[in-house]
Amino acid sequence: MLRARGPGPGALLLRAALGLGRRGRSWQRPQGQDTGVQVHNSLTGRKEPLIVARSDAVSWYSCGPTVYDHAHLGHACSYVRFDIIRRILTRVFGCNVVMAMSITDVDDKIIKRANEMNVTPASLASLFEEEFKQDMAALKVLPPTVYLRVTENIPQIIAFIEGIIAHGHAYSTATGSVYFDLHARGDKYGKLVNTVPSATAEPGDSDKRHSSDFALWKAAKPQEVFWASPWGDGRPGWHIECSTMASEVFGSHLDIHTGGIDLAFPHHENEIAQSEVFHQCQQWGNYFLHSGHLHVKGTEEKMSKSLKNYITIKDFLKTFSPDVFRLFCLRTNYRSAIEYSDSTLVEAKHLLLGLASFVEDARAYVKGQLTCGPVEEDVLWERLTSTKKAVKAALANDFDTPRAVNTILDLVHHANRQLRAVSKEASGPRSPTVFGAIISYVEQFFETVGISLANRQCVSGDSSTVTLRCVVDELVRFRLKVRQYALDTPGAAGEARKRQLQERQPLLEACDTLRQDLVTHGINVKDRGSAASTWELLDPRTRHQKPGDRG
Ligand SMILES: Nc1ncnc2c1ncn2[C@@H]1O[C@H](COP(=O)(O)OP(=O)(O)OP(=O)(O)O)[C@@H](O)[C@H]1O
Ligand SMILES: [Zn+2]
Repeated sequence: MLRARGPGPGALLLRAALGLGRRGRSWQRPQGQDTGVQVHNSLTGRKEPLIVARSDAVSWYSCGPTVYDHAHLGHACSYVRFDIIRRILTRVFGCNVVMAMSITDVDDKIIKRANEMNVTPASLASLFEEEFKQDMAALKVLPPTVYLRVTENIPQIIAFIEGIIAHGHAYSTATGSVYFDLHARGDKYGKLVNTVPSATAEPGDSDKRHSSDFALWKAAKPQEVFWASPWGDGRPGWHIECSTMASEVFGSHLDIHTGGIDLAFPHHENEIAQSEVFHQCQQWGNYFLHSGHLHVKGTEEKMSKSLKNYITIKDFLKTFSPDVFRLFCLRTNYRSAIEYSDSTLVEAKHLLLGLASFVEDARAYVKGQLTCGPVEEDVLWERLTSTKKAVKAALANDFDTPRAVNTILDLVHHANRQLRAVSKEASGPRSPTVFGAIISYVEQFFETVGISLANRQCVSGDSSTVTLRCVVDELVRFRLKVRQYALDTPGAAGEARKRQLQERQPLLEACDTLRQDLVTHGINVKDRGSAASTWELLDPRTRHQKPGDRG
């Protein structure tokens, strides 16, 4: 989707300041089921209650990628942020989302790149579509309910254009192109970003009535891929593909429409114009949500191919885990711009490490492997209850994930403080239930937004992993016995004990060497005093920890 992007934010602000602010005036609050969430709707410029036609089938159309190259972290940012929102809507607010996503597999960029690489546009597009899907899977972005390829919807697009022409809002030209007639739309154009028609001028088109009219069908140029149509050979314009494919799946109304902020104008503005003319309705999409851009730290520009300031998803995932990226995304509101820098990512990585470490310690406490002084149980129960309430309220407030995460971090901080009072001897009453409840809630929250804190040894159900887990269990148990033998000297005292310990020193050293060697295989053994040892798998991209910390 690399077409004319329209004016920058400055120009749009100027229009708003000049009193062209019609945004929101015509918005009608939909009929249906209130999800309990307030969302910032770009159609009104403010938060509105999210009311969907039916919560068991929330219709959501997401503008997908133009597949001509590797996806970068800017794309990742937009899709991960909306994936988080989708998961929250589904798992916290009980909505069943039906998501349709476009794949733009024919377009100027694709044709140009295919020519450069001496391959067909179709094979180039299918290669990068596959890559995009793999990248999304690697980032744990849930696939949409359906992907819709432009090239598989050409007859539907043609029929949609015919419908717009029939309603008197588009015209064909002598050269075989079709344009949307913005004058016919009058002041209904500009619902989304308060813009005026002249702002949409597409350069290089000479046969249109007004410079601001935009292409629905582009007459074929020599050597370009084309389809036959009533207006001659050609291919669809960009905006029409989304209007058509969204309507194919959802008909004349749509609950939610999403994309990066750069898509608001002209792309979404034009989609609205086309769809409302075709369906002859006042309000096609009820809620437009836009995600802020990912910038490289210290620059104004978004991460983008054309600016050559991008990092591919594949390269990124060599260094950081998808969970680190998700946490990085969660720490800002989805609408705000986000600055990429290695240091922010390292910060997210440490935070994740701290969270996982808390969960492991709390689990060890619940199992009786970690002892600590008496716990202020009532305070912890109270904190857990207020955290749950505050987190849900934050999520219901335009998916305020930074606030939700901070509230959870606060809970973890308090719980951790109580666990820190480690004592070698078991003393006083224990409070495993409250820690169990905290672990369960914290894990569940992160699981909801797509981050796994759960001990990775339990995640995979495949039989070889289970076998491997049993082998490591055996190994760690054996090592514990050897260690206990090396440390335990019942009956011996004074010089005799010292000598015995010295004789057994090589056994302790062997245990330490084994522990260090296992780290190279991603297994971290922790000695919890002399009575217990636990282990976990390390993801080298998420975790850098000294082996046996807190032993
Ligand atoms: N730097 C970025 N930050 C956040 N979202 C982005 C960024 N770049 C692209 N997107 C979003 O990713 C989605 C797919 O984008 P699209 O395929 O149009 O990318 P593109 O504009 O071709 O990318 P590029 O500008 O790098 O060439 C859109 O919703 C777009 O808004
Ligand atoms: Zn679109």
